[in-house]
Amino acid sequence: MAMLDIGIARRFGAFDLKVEEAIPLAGITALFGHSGCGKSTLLRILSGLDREANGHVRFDRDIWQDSATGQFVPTERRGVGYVFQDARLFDHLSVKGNLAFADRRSRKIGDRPTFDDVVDALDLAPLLDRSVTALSGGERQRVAIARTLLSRPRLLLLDEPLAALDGRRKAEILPHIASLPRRFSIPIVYVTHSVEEVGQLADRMIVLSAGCVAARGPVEEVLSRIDLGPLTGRFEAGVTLTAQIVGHDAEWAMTKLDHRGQRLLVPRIDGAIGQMVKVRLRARDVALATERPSGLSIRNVLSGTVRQVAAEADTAYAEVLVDVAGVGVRARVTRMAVAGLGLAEGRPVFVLVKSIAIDRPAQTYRQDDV
Ligand SMILES: Nc1ncnc2c1ncn2[C@@H]1O[C@H](COP(=O)(O)OP(=O)(O)OP(=O)(O)O)[C@@H](O)[C@H]1O
Repeated sequence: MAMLDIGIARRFGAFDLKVEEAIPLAGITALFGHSGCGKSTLLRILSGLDREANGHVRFDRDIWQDSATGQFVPTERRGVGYVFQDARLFDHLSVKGNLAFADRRSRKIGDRPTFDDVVDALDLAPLLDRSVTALSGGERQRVAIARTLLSRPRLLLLDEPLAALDGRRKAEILPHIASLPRRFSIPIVYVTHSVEEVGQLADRMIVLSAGCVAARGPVEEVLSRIDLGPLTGRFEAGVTLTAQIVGHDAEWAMTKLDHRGQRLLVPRIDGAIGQMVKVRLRARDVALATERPSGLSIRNVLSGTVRQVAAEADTAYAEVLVDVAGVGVRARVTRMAVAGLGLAEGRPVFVLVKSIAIDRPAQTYRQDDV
């Protein structure tokens, strides 16, 4: 597979960014980390906005920069689309005017994706005649992403595009972003400090900490690593499971999912039977039992085996990693519960999750896409 190959060092005073990384040019790669860890600095380097960085960046077979040879391809010749936190639109133009501007300018690069494809992917048809000053934050971001796609980039860089939006607006826009790599065969590097967005959107993630890569890999794998501790969040820590829709229950407005032979019940998801969905389980919403409970309002009971226990010396809590059919599920429970239940590696347990604690999925797939 073609790669974005990065070997870069950049210093600002006491801050040192050092990244050696090969990012597959497919799907969504999240660049994740706390504020100030260097995410935007790296994105600026990839887009050609920072000439001072030492080292190299190669996009497939193209050398974008190499300080050893002095090569440097400027931004406008990299074929990179960059979307910032705040949608930078032309306020004197309508939505259609903003999109048409980008469309006309990039005609010589090609005619794919078409204007109509992009409008459809971001559901902008009802907004085309509106002034961009009359849009909500989420709508503005959809227009900004569409406009960038119409510049026909080879790589899309999104720098916290949802940071300024509330939960509802985020939920509206996430499925649109999730669909872009498959629909337009465009790889995305997505900067965020939200574990939730990573879990719902990304295929792979790179965790940056103080300018260095602390972890990398498929999202499911990295988010289930309890050794990363606060780097992947305490309150927000959790894992993502890929499950298949196996039924809808109209009476109770619930959807039944199959996760590797075990059932999950979630509030109704719009998706056809057979479709795959990603659901996120936050560690703090998972409880553990050593016997199958009865007489409980919790509907989701998965069986598994404790793989790892990490007690936090400075808090009342411990993180327990449970193997559920080969997938790691994290539970944040008290150290007292760990001691009381005798939770230790190899111990069979039941994982309990309230259905409302399962984050709504952002994307559905056909099974052959997964
Ligand atoms: N042009 C600059 N001049 C001096 N210092 C800079 C410059 N750009 C970034 N820095 C410093 O580099 C470090 C990394 O900044 P960067 O913006 O890459 O972090 P980030 O992970 O994107 O943070 P956030 O999530 O808050 O946007 C910070 O300490 C920042 O102050």
